[in-house]
Amino acid sequence: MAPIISATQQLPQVSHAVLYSKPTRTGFSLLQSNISYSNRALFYSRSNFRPLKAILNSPSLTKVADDAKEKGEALTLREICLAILCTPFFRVEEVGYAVPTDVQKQALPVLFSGRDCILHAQTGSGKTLAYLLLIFSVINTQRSAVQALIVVPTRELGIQVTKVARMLAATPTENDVEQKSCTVMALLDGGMLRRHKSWLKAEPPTIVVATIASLCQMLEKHLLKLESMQVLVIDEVDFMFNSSKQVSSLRKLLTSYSSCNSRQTVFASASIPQHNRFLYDCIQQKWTKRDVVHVHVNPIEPMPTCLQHRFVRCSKKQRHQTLLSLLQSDAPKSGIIFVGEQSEKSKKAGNAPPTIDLVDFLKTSYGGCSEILLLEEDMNFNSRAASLSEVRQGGGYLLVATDIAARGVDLPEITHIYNCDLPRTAVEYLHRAGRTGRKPFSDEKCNVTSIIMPEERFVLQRYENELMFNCEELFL
Ligand SMILES: Nc1ncnc2c1ncn2[C@@H]1O[C@H](COP(=O)(O)OP(=O)(O)OP(=O)(O)O)[C@@H](O)[C@H]1O
Repeated sequence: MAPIISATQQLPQVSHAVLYSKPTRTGFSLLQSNISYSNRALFYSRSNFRPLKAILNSPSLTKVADDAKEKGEALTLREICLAILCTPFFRVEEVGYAVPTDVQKQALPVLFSGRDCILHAQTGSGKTLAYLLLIFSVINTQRSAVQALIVVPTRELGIQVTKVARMLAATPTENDVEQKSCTVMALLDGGMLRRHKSWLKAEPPTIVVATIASLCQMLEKHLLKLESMQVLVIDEVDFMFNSSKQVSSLRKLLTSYSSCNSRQTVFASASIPQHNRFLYDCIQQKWTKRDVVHVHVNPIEPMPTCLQHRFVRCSKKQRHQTLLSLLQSDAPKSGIIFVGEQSEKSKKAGNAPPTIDLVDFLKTSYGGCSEILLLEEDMNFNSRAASLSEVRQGGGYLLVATDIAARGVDLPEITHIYNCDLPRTAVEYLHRAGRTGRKPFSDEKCNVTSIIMPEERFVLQRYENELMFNCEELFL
C-alpha cells in the first residue's frame, strides 16, 4: 500500500498523488510544488471538486503531455481529464473513447480552465465529446436545476447529441455510485412539449438539448429557468446565425435570457466564415466574455484528409443516369445522395420534388442491395425519425437527402457522398462532404463525388480554392 504523506513533505520521486480528501488551497499548492514533474505527475482525487481546476490548470497538462511525449507515449483522454480536473469523473474509456482527437487535446485545457471557447475544427473531429466532457465536469447531480444547455439547429442533430450525453450520463463512476444520476432532456421541434412541461415542473433535468424554437417557447412561458445554467453550447453556430428563422431567438438567448458573465459559453462548428470578425462580434455583442479563446484546429485542412474528391461532367438531363453509373461502379454499402431544394417556380408548376423523383428513379433502376431512404424538411417529424432510425440500424442504405442531413449528422458507416446538385456555397460543400470520413482514427478512404454541368466547373474550382482541396475528374 502506498504510504500516506503530508502535503509539506519533499516528494522528488513521486509520479502520482492520490488525494483522499479535499485539500485547502495552500495545502494543494504545497503538494503541487513538492511533486517532481520529471515524472508523469497525475493527481487523483475521490470526488469532483472544482477549486482544484483553478490551481492545477493547463500548464500542468502541458507538462504531463510533454513528459509523455518525451517518453514516446500518448496521453489518453482519461489522463487528460485526470491531469486537469484531478478526477476520473466518468469512464470515457468504457464508452469507447480512449485516445483524444486533436480538437479534444487542444480544447479540453481551455474548456476545463473555465474560459469561453469557439471550437473550430474539421467535420467528424469529435467536437461533441469535447463540449460534453466540459459539461460533465461542471454539473452537480445533487442539484435539481438546469445546469447545461446545448442548442442545435435541427431535431436530427438534437437526437444524436442527446444520445451521446445519455450514454455518458448513464455510466456510473467508480466513486459516485450512490450519486443521483444526471438527466438529459431533449427539447426538440416536433417533440411532445406537453410531456416536457410536466417534466420541467416536476423536476428540472440537469442537461437540456434543444432546438431554439422549442426552447424559446418554454422560456417565454417561464417553464424553463436558466439562472443555474453554467454552460451554454451553441452547436453549428455559423448555421444558426445565418438562419433567418433562428437568429433573433439566438441573440435573445445569448444576451437577454442569460448573461455571458454568469455562464461559460461554447460555440462549435467546422466552419466559421470570417472567424476574426465573429470573434470581434462575440465580445462586442457580449455573446461571450472578453477572454474568449478561438481553438482553431488544422486550419489549412478544413475537411478530413481521408476524403477523395471527384467530379463528373454531364448535362442536366443525364444527371440521374450518370448517378446510376457511378453507383454501379462504386457499389457503396452506405452513402448519402444530396439533392438541392426544390425551387419555388418548380413548386408552383406542380412538379414533384427532385428528391422524390430521384428516389423513384433509383427504386426502379438501381439493383444494388442497399435500401433507398429519404430525408427532407417537408417530411413530417415521424417519417424523418423513421428514416434516420432505419439508417442507424445498420445494413446497407442510400439516403437521398436535402441539406437537412448536411449538418452534424453522424453516420460513421458512410463511405460515399454524392452531390447530385452542386451545393450553393463552399461551406455547404464542406458540411455535405463531412458526412463521411467520420472515424477519427481510421485511414479508410471515402469518396465525395459531384455531378456537375460543364458550366459549373468554375464554381467547383472556387470551392476547391476556398477549402484548399483537389477534385479529380472522372470519365465514365
Ligand atoms: N476520442 C475519440 N475516439 C474515438 N472516436 C471518437 C472520439 N471522439 C469522437 N469520436 C467519434 O467521432 C465521430 C465524430 O464526432 P462528432 O460527431 O463529435 O464530430 P463533430 O466534430 O461534431 O463533427 P461535425 O462538425 O460534422 O458535427 C463520432 O462517431 C464520435 O463517436
